[in-house]
Amino acid sequence: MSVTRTSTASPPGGRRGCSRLLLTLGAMIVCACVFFLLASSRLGRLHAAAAPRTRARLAAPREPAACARLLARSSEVMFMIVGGRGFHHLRVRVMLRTWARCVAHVLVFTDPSLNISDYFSPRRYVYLSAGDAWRRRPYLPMSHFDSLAKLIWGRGSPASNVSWFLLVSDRTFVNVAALLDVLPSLDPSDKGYYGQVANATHKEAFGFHDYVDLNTGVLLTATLLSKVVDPAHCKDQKGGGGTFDMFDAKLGNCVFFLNAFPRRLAGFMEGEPPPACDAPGALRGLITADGEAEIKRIVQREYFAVAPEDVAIHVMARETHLKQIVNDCEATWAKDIPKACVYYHSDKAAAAESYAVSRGKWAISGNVAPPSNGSAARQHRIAALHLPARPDSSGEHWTISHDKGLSWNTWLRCKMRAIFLWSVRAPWAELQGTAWYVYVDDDTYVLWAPLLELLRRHDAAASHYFGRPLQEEGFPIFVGGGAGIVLSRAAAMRIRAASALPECDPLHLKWVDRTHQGGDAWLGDCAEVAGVQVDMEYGFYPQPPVANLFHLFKDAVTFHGVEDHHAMYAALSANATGEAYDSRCVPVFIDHKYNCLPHFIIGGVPKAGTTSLYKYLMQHPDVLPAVDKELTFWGNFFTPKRRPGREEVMSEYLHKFPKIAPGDFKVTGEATPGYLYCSTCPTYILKYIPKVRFIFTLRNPVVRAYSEYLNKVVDKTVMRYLHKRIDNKMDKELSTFAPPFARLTDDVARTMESCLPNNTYSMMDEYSDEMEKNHCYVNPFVGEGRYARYLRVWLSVVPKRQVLLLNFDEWTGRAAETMQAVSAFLLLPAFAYRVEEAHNTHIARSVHVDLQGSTNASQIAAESVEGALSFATQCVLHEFFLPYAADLDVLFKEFDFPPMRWETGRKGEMHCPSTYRYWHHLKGEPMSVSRATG
Ligand SMILES: Nc1ncnc2c1ncn2[C@@H]1O[C@H](COP(=O)(O)OS(=O)(=O)O)[C@@H](OP(=O)(O)O)[C@H]1O
Repeated sequence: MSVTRTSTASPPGGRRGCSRLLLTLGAMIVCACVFFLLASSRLGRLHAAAAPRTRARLAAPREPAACARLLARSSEVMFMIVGGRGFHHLRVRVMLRTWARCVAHVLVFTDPSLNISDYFSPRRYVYLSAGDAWRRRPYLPMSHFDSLAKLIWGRGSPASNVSWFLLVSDRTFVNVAALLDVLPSLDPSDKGYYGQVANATHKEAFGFHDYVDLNTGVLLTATLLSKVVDPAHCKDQKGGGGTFDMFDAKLGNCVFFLNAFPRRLAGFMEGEPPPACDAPGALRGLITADGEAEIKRIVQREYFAVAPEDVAIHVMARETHLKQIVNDCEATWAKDIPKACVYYHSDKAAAAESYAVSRGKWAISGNVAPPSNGSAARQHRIAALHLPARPDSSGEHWTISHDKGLSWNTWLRCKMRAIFLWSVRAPWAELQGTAWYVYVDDDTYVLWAPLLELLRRHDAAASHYFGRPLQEEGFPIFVGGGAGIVLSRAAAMRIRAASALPECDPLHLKWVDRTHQGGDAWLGDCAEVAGVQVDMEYGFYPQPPVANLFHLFKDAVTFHGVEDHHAMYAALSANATGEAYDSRCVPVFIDHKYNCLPHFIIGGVPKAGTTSLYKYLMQHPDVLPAVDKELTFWGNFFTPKRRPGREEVMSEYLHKFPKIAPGDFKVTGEATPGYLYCSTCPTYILKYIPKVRFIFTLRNPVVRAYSEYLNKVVDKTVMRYLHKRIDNKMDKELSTFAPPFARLTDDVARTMESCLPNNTYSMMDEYSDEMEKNHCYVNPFVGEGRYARYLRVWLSVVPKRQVLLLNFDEWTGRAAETMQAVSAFLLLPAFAYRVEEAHNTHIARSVHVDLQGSTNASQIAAESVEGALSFATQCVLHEFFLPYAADLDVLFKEFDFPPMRWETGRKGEMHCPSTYRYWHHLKGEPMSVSRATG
């Protein structure tokens, strides 16, 4: 990385000018060092753009007087322009000439070919982050930010004092003065994250939290950015969910796990830059005539002339159903495209058959039949390919997949190569003038008009290669095939020239460890050999819009994974804004369909009525059960630090829920009371199910402990070692022998005598040698009742609107009423639940969702567990839980939840002694155990 200090000319003013010059030199030396360091690292190489050649060139004319004030005022803000979306060089130049002309710090993530030296000026800094890194990772992953940190906060950096960062795309127009007016009302020492919240829910929801949209500007405090750029904080989000190019979404995820949330700020608006260039406020009058002309060209999107016949779309048709594919495409998206522009590719046998079936209506490439010259033959054009035999003959489309193994990959690579070479050798006359080569799958829907519009923003004589970039850490990116691959003529010719090289042999796997090895990867590898790099463009969607919500995909050029082209055509023609769509649904594309992610999780605590809650909810007509009540997927007592990955979530967890489409108006969820004790659960659950709602029901911890003990004794599932943990592994051994509860309580009393609440640990706490040494272990029955210790992690991570806390005693007393509140929390329509039956009682166990055992709730009261607990035992436990109850009070106060208090120290008329008998150390001490962590 290198920083180009924009000014080497001394501003007027003697010693100040000198010291400024020295500072400049210092900064340049430091930056040269940073450059050297980064150049030697594999990731995040940022090169300087063309260095200014002469000093004279640096001394650009002084800015208009109107700039001076803005320059002075804007010194605490760094404006960061993230490139892409075609016309990049132009857009950046226009920005630097217009709104960004009068800001003190502007950083451009740009193409190395962009020479912006004309915009250097003596009174501001223009930083460039360009070169290889931008080309190879144009979507700016979090790893890029790591390098950025070194640039900004490196010693001597003139930007080290900025308090605010405004990230914008190269299509954003900033009213600098208006922004500067807003800043004084915001706190720069806060983890501020401002702008307009994007709606990604319907794009690719999986793993996205609310995030601020880059196109309308992302405003961050330096306080927050300094945390974001620290790889220790955000590296988990690098590979995150969703598309690889949704940089702003990934930033949002990272920010979320730093406990900051998007805050709406007025004035961050959507829309094109004003065509008439009469930007409001301070910008007026600053736009040059040149700038104005360029903006107009951009707005009118008519830069490069592209005639429809300059574009050739190649459909990679599957071998089966070729006729249907051709007919479907021709009746839908290809309808308005000049016929000769769409070509279908299939193997020789399928092509010959289709030719015969069409009775000569379809033209077939010369290796099957001589090209027909009848006009009807121009209807559909089928290119017959010479391909190796398919690895097997079970030709269903979805079995063709890059993860099917080497033989399939090889076949797919051969197929892509055959299609590519056929297309660029231009065997048919009309192909010879191709300026743009587009390759799509047969389940890809092409939006012809937006595609043309997009291509017009690029010069076909320059090398361009875009679509939906695919990234795997450590490998070069390439354009994924499904949503379409676009090559300019120049790029295609370069790849064609390289295709004879051994590195472009489809049998030669250059990146053996890479997951994606199919046809698109072959093209990517060969493009790399040819020096053709991936450009950043948007609008290539890997799946269709959920429920036809087209208005959320305004920039769409293609949709992949479209099963029914006719339905899509009808919806688009009707200008549909969406089928009936359940707003509770967060859709994720699985098995070629949108399915709603689970909507709720009952996360705790054991023996607090979680089974009843779950089963009551299942009565609601909108709620469908998971395969069982407790999925224990995310972690529990035994796996408090589990970290499931995306693949596991997709293949294991989500399959345990019923498939619910966004138009079904149903929700689903699960109830695993052990989640409360899993410290990684909140983070990992939210990483993959960001909008899920959590319910925790808490029970008087003394009674809860005894209830769990009784149930485990009946079930013969008591832990073998209740008084200690065996080494640092969880003790999962069960015993048919259970010590009397009073003996376990004596152990607890002994622990209290020599330990402090903070140092008391149990099965689900993180193991430490010190804990072991201190003999401060308590059995899990009481250990699980130290709620605040575990709940704190949840409340810190999960947004409050997604949490419902229930008090067992209260809600079981008013179960019908509580269920209405639960319904409202889960956004379910009102429903009259039947709550007379209590589930999973110590009298009738029925924890599984398909077991019907239940007890009349009034019978539970008569045979209460509490009644069977001796007063002496109760008082020991009462004392044990006192400090933890105080801690729970503190926690609830901090997060603004009403307190939960249980009468643990009373049995009828009898009261436990009010002073500490066992917690000797706590006598006279405040009771809160204060922020203990599990
Ligand atoms: N409606 C109603 N009224 C009163 N009490 C009720 C009700 N529903 C469940 N329960 C009591 O909740 C206890 C079971 O809780 P869980 O289902 O969460 O247990 S588990 O952890 O899933 O095994 C279990 O407590 P114990 O009887 O003490 O074992 C149930 O009796």
